[in-house]
Amino acid sequence: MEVLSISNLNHYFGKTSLKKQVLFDINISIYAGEIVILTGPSGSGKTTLLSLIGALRTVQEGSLRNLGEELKGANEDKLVQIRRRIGYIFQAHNLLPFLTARQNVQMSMELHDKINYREAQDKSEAILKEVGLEHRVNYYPDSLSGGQKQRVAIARALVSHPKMILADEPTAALDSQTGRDVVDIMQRLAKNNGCTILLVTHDNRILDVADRIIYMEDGKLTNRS
Ligand SMILES: Nc1ncnc2c1ncn2[C@@H]1O[C@H](COP(=O)(O)OP(=O)(O)OP(=O)(O)O)[C@@H](O)[C@H]1O
Repeated sequence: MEVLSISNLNHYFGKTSLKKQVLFDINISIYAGEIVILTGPSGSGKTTLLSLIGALRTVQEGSLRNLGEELKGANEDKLVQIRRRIGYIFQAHNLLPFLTARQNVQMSMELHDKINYREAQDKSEAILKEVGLEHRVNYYPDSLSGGQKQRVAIARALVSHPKMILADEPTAALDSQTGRDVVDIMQRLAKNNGCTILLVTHDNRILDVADRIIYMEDGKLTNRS
C-alpha cells in the first residue's frame, strides 16, 4: 500500500529576482512499512523535501499525498491532523529540559490523544523500557548522554504509534556505536508497529537499515538501488 506519493513537485525559496528553485520535478512513491533513506550532498534539498512531506511547509507546485491526504492546497486544520499522525525525530532532539524523560514522552501523548494520565504514564514507561531506558525514566535531559536523549526522542516519536516517522540526521551528534544502536531501535520498533520510516542522513554507517536508498543531488532525485 502506498503511504506517500509525490508527483511533479517543485519548490522555490525567495521571491521575484531572488527566487531560487531548490526542488526539481520530484516523483516518488513510498509503501507501508518501508524504511527509506534519503541521502546526498549538503544543500541538495533533503531537509526541504522532508519538511514538505511532514506538512511543516506549504506545497507550492505539484502533488504530495501523504497518509491518504493531498497536502497541496490543504488548510491548516488538515495539516494539523496530518502532523498528528507523523512522528518526527530531529538531530537536535528538542527535549524539554524542565521535564523528565517520562514527562517528555508523556506530554506528546497528552497533546495527541484522548488518553488518561495513568494510561499515558504506563505507555510512556513501557516505551522507554523498549528503548533501554528503564533506569532513566525520571532523569532530566541534562543528566542523559547524547544517545540516551536521542532514544527518549525516539520513544516520544513512537509512543503514539504513528504511521510514519520522519527523521532528519538522527545520528549526526552520536558516536558510531550509539548511532548504530539508535537506528536499530528505530528499525525494530517501526517493524513491530508497521510504521514507515523516511530518514535523511549523511551517515554511511547506517545505510544498511534501509529497504531502499534514494539519492538527492542539486534538488533532483536519483534512485540508485
Ligand atoms: N528558508 C530558506 N530560505 C532560502 N533558502 C533556503 C532555505 N532553506 C534552505 N534553503 C536553500 O535550499 C537548498 C536546500 O537546502 P536543504 O536544507 O533542503 O538541503 P539539505 O540537503 O538538507 O542540506 P544539509 O544536508 O546540509 O542539511 C540550499 O541551497 C539552501 O541554501
